[in-house]
Amino acid sequence: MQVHGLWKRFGQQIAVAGIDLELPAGHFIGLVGPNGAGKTTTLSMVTGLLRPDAGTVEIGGADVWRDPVAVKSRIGVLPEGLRLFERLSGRELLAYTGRLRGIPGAETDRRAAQLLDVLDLSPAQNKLVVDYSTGMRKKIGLAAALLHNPEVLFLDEPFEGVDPVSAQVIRGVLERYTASGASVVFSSHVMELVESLCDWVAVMAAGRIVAQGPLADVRGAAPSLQDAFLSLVGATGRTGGQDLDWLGSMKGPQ
Ligand SMILES: Nc1ncnc2c1ncn2[C@@H]1O[C@H](COP(=O)(O)OP(=O)(O)OP(=O)(O)O)[C@@H](O)[C@H]1O
Repeated sequence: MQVHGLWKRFGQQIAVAGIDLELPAGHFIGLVGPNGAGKTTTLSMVTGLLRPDAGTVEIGGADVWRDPVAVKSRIGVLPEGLRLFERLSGRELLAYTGRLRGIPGAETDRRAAQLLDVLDLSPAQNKLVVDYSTGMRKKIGLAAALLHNPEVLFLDEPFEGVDPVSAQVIRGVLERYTASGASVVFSSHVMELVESLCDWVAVMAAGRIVAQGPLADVRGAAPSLQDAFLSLVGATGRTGGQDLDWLGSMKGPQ
C-alpha cells in the first residue's frame, strides 16, 4: 500500500500534513501516535471513507479514490465508533453483509457460522446487536469486516473497550489471518500491544509520520517501543502531576 502527500485540514486545524507511507503486504502493521495525532483521519482517508484535500492512496495497484469499488472489494474496515444495524441480530448482520459483498448465501452461512464460533459469539448470534456489549460489538464488526476474505484489514483501535479474554480471541483471529499472507493495519496508542503484535510500525505525531519501518528498526536501541515512541514524539519531560499540589492532600479547607 502506498500513500503519497496525503493532506487533511479541518478549518484551521491541519489533521494530516502531507504524509507519505509505504506499507508492505503480508505484515501486521501498527499506526501509533498520541491522541489527536491524525491516526483516525489517516485511516478514514486510506479506506475511502473521508476525501483527502490532496494526495493519493494506492492499495494493490488501484487508486482508492479513483477506483473505490475495486479497492473496497479487497479491503475490510473496522472503523472507530463503528455504527452497526442495531435492529438485526449478529447472525442477520453477517447475512446482510454477505449479500452486500455479493457472496452466495450458502457460503455466507458457512463463513458466518465459523466466524461466530471462533469469536465466541455463537450463543449471542440471535440476540439483537443493540443488546451487545462493547466487546461483542467489536467482535461482530470484525466478523463483518472479514466475511469477504479481504487482502488488507484496517482496524481503528480494535482493542479499545475490549476485555482481556475477548482481546486474546481477536488477537488469535488476526494472527491466523496474517499468517495466511494477508495484511492488518491497525491504529493504537497502546505501545505494549503494538510491540507484541506488529512486525512493522508507523509513528505519527501532530499530523506527520515521524518514523516508519520494521518494528526493530523503529525501536532502535531503546529498551521498548514505548521509550522509542516518547523520544520520537518529543515527550515534554512532564512526569505528571507536579503542578497539582492540591491533589491527594486531604488537608484542604475545612
Ligand atoms: N471532523 C473533524 N472536524 C474537526 N477537527 C477534526 C475532525 N476530525 C479530526 N479532527 C482533528 O484532527 C486532529 C486529528 O484527529 P484524529 O482523530 O485523526 O487523531 P487520532 O490520532 O485518531 O487521535 P485519538 O488517538 O485520540 O483517537 C485532531 O486535532 C482532531 O481534533
